[in-house]
Amino acid sequence: MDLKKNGSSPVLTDPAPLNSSRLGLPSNIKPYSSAAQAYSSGLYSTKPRRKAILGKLDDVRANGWLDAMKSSSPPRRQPNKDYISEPAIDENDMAYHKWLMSYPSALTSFEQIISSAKCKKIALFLDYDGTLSPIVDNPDLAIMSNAMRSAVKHASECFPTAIISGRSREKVYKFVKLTGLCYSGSHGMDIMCPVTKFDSTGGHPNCIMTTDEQGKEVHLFQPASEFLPMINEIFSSLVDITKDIVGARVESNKFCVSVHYRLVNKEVWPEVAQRVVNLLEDYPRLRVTHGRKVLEIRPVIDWNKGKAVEFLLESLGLSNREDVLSIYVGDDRTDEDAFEVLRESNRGYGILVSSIPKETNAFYSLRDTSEVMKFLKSLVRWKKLDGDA
Ligand SMILES: O=P(O)(O)OC[C@H]1O[C@H](O[C@H]2O[C@H](CO)[C@@H](O)[C@H](O)[C@H]2O)[C@H](O)[C@@H](O)[C@@H]1O
Repeated sequence: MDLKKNGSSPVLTDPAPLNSSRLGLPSNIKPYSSAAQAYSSGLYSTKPRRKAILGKLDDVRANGWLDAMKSSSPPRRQPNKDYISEPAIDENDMAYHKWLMSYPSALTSFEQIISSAKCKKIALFLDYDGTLSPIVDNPDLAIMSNAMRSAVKHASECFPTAIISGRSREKVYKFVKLTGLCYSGSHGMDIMCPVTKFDSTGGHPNCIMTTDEQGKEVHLFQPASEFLPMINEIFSSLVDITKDIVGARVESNKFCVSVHYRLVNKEVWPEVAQRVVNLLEDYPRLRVTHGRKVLEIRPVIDWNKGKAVEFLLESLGLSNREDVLSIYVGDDRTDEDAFEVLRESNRGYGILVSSIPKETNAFYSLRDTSEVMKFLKSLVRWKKLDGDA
């Protein structure tokens, strides 16, 4: 990575593809993910950053943050006024249909999916925002519909099921309100799941046995617990430095913090990014990932939703088994780590929820949350009819 002069202040430029050594990461700490590298420009170094390197808004632009912020969530599509009288050929639709050839709909490919699940046990992993509840402006109002809740409930009665969210575990549980599932909050950094007799996670450091709200024995795994004071501190600072930015909102997700800019005027996005960058200069053990109109500040540890899937499979006694097919449904960049784990280990399928073409490690796609619900219902129907999954 070169230091170049941009006007009077130096900026970081990125001429070569990113890899761990270029980022100066110890081998046990990987950058966010290979998929994430395509979206960001490697601000995740564990080395203390030189102060004043990122001192201008131009620097935020130069580091690809703005591009990542602009592409972080598809704009809502306007209904086509002319559609009824003259169905125009929509370029976006054409691009989407072309993309579907590489990432077919999990609904139209349902037979294919279940044929690979024959005589296997399906394990289901579900992201929350944008997957089980549609994206809305106010994160507190991302309520799951009763119909979706019922679909998830029935699915969880047929298959071991885990919800894996960037939200705090407590918050996502309040939204989902179903017992008998595993919950993983803070992008996999806070996992609670029932103790099973096959469970082999007990040996993990930071994994303790405790009881849940209903008094049931559970395993609680919090690999970033030492970061809690730091996260609380940065949460307060982020609230403070964004309080004058109209529409900005900071959300505590226990082991990570979200800075939402969905409701911030686009002109001000660079300012939001710059303030976050400046603050993070003092926190080399924290990094930022880009979600859907949200900057997610999280500990630099070798843990993500992909690792959480592996942990959960172990916990459910389903890891390293030929007779298990994992299905992970998610819409966001952080879900790519889980898609990648399944793709690389050949242990199942990622399904990306997206209505626009996106680069992804998933195998299949679903257009929106209503298609996710249809897919869950189809799985349950198949399980009840077929019974050998
Ligand atoms: O892993 P997830 O469950 O997908 O969580 C990722 C982030 O989801 C939430 O933000 C997103 O959904 C909000 C409600 O629809 C929307 O307003 C926001 O723009 C989206 O980014 C959550 O509020 C974040 O804290 C999570 O990091």
